[in-house]
Amino acid sequence: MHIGLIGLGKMGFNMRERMRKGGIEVTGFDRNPDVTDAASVDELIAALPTPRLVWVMVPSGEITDAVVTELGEKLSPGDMVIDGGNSRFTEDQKHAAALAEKGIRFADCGVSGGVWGLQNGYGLMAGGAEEDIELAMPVFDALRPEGERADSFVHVGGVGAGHYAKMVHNGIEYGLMQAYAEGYELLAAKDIVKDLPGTFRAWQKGTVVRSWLLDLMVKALDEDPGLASIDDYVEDSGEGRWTVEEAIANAVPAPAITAALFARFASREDNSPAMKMVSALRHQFGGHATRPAN
Ligand SMILES: NC(=O)C1=CN([C@@H]2O[C@H](COP(=O)(O)OP(=O)(O)OC[C@H]3O[C@@H](n4cnc5c(N)ncnc54)[C@H](O)[C@@H]3O)[C@@H](O)[C@H]2O)C=CC1
Ligand SMILES: O=C(CO)[C@H](O)[C@H](O)COP(=O)(O)O
Repeated sequence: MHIGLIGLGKMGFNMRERMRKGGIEVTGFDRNPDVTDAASVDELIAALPTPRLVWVMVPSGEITDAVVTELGEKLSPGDMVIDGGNSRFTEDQKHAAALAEKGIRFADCGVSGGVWGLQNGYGLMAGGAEEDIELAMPVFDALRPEGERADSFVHVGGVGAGHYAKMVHNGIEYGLMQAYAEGYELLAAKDIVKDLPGTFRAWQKGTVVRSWLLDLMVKALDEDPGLASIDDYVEDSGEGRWTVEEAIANAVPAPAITAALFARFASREDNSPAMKMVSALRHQFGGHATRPAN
């Protein structure tokens, strides 16, 4: 099988490598000339046998939209586009409908594994029609971890379902990270547990809270004890917000994920207007002292 792969950044670059190791021929395109195989989308399309299969792995939102639109203009009936980036599931339905008008097939695939996917394989959750998923199966097989397919790949439903599953996966990721991080801060705040890295290391084996994120926490502390080199500002790319929006739309209580999202927003404030107001109100009603601004 020969596939086109657009977007060769932190994810796509390694995915190209893993696909090739898995016996898939890959022609990649990236606007960064240092990593691209093809000089343009046209050249990528010309290199592929029909029906053409093109995997998109670029930032979600406007960039993915532009790439999918361009593919819609340049591919032929029977060809297929897979969006493997972290697109919002509602975008999939829009893209699938626009491509279907031209007879082009579309599937979405949530990809998990980050920059470790090259060595560990990627967890994959695909959405789309049965026959379209079947067509791309050799690529999914190359990307996923070795072992039983059912352990590492799931066809979760129709178009949009793959990204919906990935959205919830990332919402859970927010909550888990926040819980580990709060535990880290509490252990560091009180001078009673003398070996903090050792505690986390011990938790890696056998405990209820062992996990890959815990392993990565131990690694982060090994690399930078105290995390002195890292600022406390935390970005987000959208999946957490969409998870919270979906929780609201479906009246599903999601306090842990929501709090984790809001903690990231709080991390970006040097000076919180809300907390200034809380302090001002305590002063107003109770005469409690405020701390002067510095
Ligand atoms: N980094 C991660 O842990 C994961 C990221 N994702 C998703 O995968 C997608 C890619 O993520 P990353 O590789 O981390 O981002 P990245 O920013 O490292 O790479 C994006 C690549 O796309 C290229 N690009 C941008 N616009 C382009 C265009 N119009 N045509 C061709 N190439 C273009 C850039 O030059 C860059 O190499 C995103 O949707 C992201 O949310 C999904 C799972 C995990
Ligand atoms: O999908 C991922 C991991 O599973 C990406 O790393 C994603 O960017 C994480 O979300 P956020 O940037 O909002 O923290």
